[in-house]
Amino acid sequence: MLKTASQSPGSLSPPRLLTSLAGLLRDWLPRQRWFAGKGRPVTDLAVLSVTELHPGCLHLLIRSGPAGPPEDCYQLILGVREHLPPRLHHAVVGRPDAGPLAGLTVYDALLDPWSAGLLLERLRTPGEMGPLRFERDARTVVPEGLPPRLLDGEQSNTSLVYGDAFILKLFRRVQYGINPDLEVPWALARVDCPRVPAPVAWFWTTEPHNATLGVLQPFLPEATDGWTLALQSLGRGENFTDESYELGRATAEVHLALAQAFGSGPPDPYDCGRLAAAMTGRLETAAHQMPELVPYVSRLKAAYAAVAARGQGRQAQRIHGDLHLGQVLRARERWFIIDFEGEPARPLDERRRVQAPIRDIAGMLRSFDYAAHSRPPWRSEWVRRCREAYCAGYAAESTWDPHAEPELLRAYETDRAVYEALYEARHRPDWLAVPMAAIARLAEES
Ligand SMILES: Nc1ncnc2c1ncn2[C@@H]1O[C@H](COP(=O)(O)OP(=O)(O)O)[C@@H](O)[C@H]1O
Ligand SMILES: O=P(O)(O)O[C@H]1O[C@H](CO)[C@@H](O[C@H]2O[C@H](CO)[C@@H](O)[C@H](O)[C@H]2O)[C@H](O)[C@H]1O
Repeated sequence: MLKTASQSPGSLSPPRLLTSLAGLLRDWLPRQRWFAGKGRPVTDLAVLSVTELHPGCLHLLIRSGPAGPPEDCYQLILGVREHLPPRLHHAVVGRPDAGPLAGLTVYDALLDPWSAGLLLERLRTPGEMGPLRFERDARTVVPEGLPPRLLDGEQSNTSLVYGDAFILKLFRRVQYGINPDLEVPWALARVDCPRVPAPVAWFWTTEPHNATLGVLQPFLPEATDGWTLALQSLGRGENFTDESYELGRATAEVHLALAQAFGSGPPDPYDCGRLAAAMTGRLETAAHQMPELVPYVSRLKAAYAAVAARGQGRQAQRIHGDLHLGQVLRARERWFIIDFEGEPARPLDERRRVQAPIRDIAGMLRSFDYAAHSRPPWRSEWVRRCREAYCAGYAAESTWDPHAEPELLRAYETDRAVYEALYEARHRPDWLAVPMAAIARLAEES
């Protein structure tokens, strides 16, 4: 094992490290699912902070693109070794030919069980390490030596499961401030909301600004996510109505708990116009980047007029912000809701604002449509029944039926479909046809 900074203090200063890593990262970053700058050359790389987690393992915050808000920053945990064992060959980032790491092999240390194990050890023992701060809820015991495994799946971040008891989510794209995926589950735990796993430990950085970097929470080992269950139901030609109804109830329960934890209030009537303008602005920005949206723009704008005319729903409060079938887990015959980060592409302050709960409902309704599109033939009846049941379940728990506001729902669904089109174009171009089909349909109905 190579000794890095501890062997030669100061040799791993950010600018020196960049001379080793810049070339490698230009190739490696665009291949990572979580890298948001896909399709553009990686320029202006900077190392913002470097901390040696243990000899041969570096924690880095890097910036891609120009300095100054909004900055595109990422968290990397890189291992450095003279020789990499064959079992870690898939983790290689590259071999720098310049700077302090010249001639060594740099690799993604999260794929190395040894480094992943030490990270858990760090979280078990709160304290400081350079700019990094490790904290935990002293009421939960995290046993020593739980074996780590990397979760492989469709993810915007990177998650490690420890001994099927805990899951650590490491935020890859780092924004300054507290991440709602720590803030919200923590607050919900304080109002005894049983639908959301409570944070057990977390870590954050003070440099270059305060930012949450990772959250450990209990792992639900027997859980299946809603996306998998919906696809199974489609594959078997079954309905998904009972599950959708229960999911509607779970969503309403979490909305009530969010209102209790953070407060709620009537939407500011002057906000309605601003919200419609924001939706229109997002559509125009997206159409600027995606010419395939242009033919639909004028008809979709009509859907937003409903928001300006009718207000933004019954109340404004904290919401989930990116609710879909991949964010709900079925375990012990109950639905749990995870991942309160919000839509990763939006700025953090926007994601932490109070919003209309109907936004979450629109996200889940869009998700039924996604599932149906990914298992042909298209089963419109399956989607219709899921939508009805979900809204009925929501209404049963909250005494408000989202179906009572069809124009508002259509506006939020349109806004969500536009987000999805941009997301898929950037991250999963093969999926683009799914939101585009919805956009064509929504434009037709406007
Ligand atoms: N508490 C948990 N118990 C079981 N599985 C979980 C838990 N939290 C997350 N997962 C699994 O990890 C996946 C990714 O988690 P998520 O928070 O959605 O990360 P990302 O923001 O990277 O998409 C989920 O789809 C789910 O399968
Ligand atoms: O990774 P996150 O869960 O934070 O969310 C992002 O990625 C999702 C895809 O993994 C994306 O969701 C879209 O695809 C899902 C199926 O894979 C579907 O359930 C969702 O309805 C659809 O929006 C999500 O939009 C994005 O923020």
